[in-house]
Amino acid sequence: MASTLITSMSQLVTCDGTDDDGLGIRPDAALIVEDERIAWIGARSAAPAADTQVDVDGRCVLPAFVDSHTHLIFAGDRSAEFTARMSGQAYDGGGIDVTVAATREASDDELRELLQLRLTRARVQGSATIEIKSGYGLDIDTEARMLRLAREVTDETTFLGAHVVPANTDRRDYLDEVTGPMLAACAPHARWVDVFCEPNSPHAFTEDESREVLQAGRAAGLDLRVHGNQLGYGPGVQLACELGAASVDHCTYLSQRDIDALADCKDQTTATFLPGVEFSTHEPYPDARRLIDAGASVALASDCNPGTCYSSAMPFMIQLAVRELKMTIAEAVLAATVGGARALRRDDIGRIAVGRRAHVAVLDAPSIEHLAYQIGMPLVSGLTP
Ligand SMILES: N=CN[C@@H](CCC(=O)O)C(=O)O
Ligand SMILES: [Zn+2]
Repeated sequence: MASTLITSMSQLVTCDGTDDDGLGIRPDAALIVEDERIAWIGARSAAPAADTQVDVDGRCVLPAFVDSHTHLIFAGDRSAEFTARMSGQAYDGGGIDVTVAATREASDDELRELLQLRLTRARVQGSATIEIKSGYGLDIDTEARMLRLAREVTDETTFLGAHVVPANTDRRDYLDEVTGPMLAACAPHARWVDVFCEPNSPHAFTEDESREVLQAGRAAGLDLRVHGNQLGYGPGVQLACELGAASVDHCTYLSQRDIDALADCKDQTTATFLPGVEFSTHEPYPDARRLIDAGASVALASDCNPGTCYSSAMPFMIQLAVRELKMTIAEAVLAATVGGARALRRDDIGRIAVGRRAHVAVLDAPSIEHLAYQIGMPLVSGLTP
């Protein structure tokens, strides 16, 4: 079993919750990685010998990001939709059909190649764990194909047949398909089921429809996630809490009742902010402060997708969280690491502690503040494994 000693860090940001802000920063620390796990953490001066040594030369080391919400597998181009939105057009989910048509046309190898390129771009920005949803197939074969291909690169795969009702399709017929044969074909390749619960979009799903999709997914052995409260006030948050979903994502429009519900169910449901979406759609940013101050569990993710946010850059999401969501740097970093892990119900990632996975990012900066301070800079200079 080969061991690697990582040493000469300016800061080891463990995110282990041991200090006031939760970042658990250790100066003058070293760590040893053995067999893809953290085997030892301690003072640099007390570090035992290891097979190899990596000297990070005064850089900052932190847990790799956990991007708990992406739509990384798709084909086609919707840049024109983005351009139109920047001159005032609103987002309503209608463009999803454009991606669906292109994704159905693409071969497995074409989708694999697109996915690999996007994964590389996510990794160079520090993400080691990446959830990937289907939802651009919306027929049995393409949904199952998307999930099969996504499974080749991550265990965190999510069935999102209930993304929108495809064009020229009867709602009831489509729901029967999603909760019946499509679910049966997709469940073997998925860990999660998700639904775009959004009565403010004519293309997405109502509360009752969403409940039906989630309950069917659960009966097929999948755990639950929800796209909720993205385009206006709505039932997504309440439904996620009622059904014990692991995460409700977007949370752009939250009523006091939603905030109370999320605070009450913080041990099972994480509210995931996706501020790249507000950046790319001109929706207002969510009131993260109120939710955090109420005690809810929060995560930050990229939502990388062709419609509302074509970015997998977690450092940029942290910068938006600090600048626009008024989160402290510590809150934003924790939301992008342990928060993402909680949103995926994983306790083996998101923090640097003995026994956890050695998913570690090296920042070309002397302290964690630089992650928010140096905007858009390529600071991640290394990622293990
Ligand atoms: N809101 C629903 N789904 C995606 C966007 C999908 C698209 O427009 O292609 C999201 O999370 O924002
Ligand atoms: Zn999404």
